[in-house]
Amino acid sequence: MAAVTDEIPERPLPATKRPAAIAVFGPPAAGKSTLCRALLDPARVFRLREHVSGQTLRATQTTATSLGWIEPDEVARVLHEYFTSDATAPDSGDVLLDNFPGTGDQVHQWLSIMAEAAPGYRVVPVELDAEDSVLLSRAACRRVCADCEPDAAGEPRLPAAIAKANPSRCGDCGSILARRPTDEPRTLAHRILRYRRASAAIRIAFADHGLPVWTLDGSLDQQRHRALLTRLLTNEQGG
Ligand SMILES: Nc1ncnc2c1ncn2[C@@H]1O[C@H](COP(=O)(O)OP(=O)(O)O)[C@@H](O)[C@H]1O
Repeated sequence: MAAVTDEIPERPLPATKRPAAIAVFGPPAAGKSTLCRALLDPARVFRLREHVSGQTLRATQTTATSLGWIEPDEVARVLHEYFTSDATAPDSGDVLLDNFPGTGDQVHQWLSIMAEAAPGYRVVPVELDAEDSVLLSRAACRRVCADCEPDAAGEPRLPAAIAKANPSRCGDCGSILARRPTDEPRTLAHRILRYRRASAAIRIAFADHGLPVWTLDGSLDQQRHRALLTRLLTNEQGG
């Protein structure tokens, strides 16, 4: 594993660029969605839950006692459809996968789909991790907006802009903000534990395919995250 730091040399852009499919994974509240949103147009960010039905989402809902997980066949269907759609033709540019893959098995599944359906992409795995204390304090502050984020299961996930004048309201639409039920401390603790149990298998699975995982320090501020990931992608472009 290599860390994404300023030590990565800056290289000039190569004449031809293969688009990257960048998998950003890590524990809950590390800042994955924030980073993905800051880097690319929303249309270039893949989130599994945005491609499955409300019925599937409700059936796999995460609660304090059960951590929902979408069936492998459904995951395969969604990945295949996404990476063979016009939106992901290699000349459309880089794609970010926000919070995917979540297990070692999903790494193998995704990479075999990429080899068949989207061989023009190079895969760049990036783990955004932080100490539990950082995750807990970020989750405690995270608010979501049901009006700005339509969700098939009525469970918005993405961090909303908080109004400066009134922190209980959305900075974009003025609606009252809510906490994510999955940020409730007991559920959050389960989700962090699930991630910690899965993370070694994710790294090993990428290594099995000859793909080193880059690690990015989640405790850094958003501007640093953005600058470091941009630097990594520029550096890797010839790869
Ligand atoms: N680099 C950062 N520094 C400080 N706060 C952050 C940073 N990245 C994200 N946040 C905040 O932390 C919370 C969790 O971020 P989010 O992107 O939703 O995490 P994830 O997608 O990993 O669950 C949000 O409220 C977000 O505004």
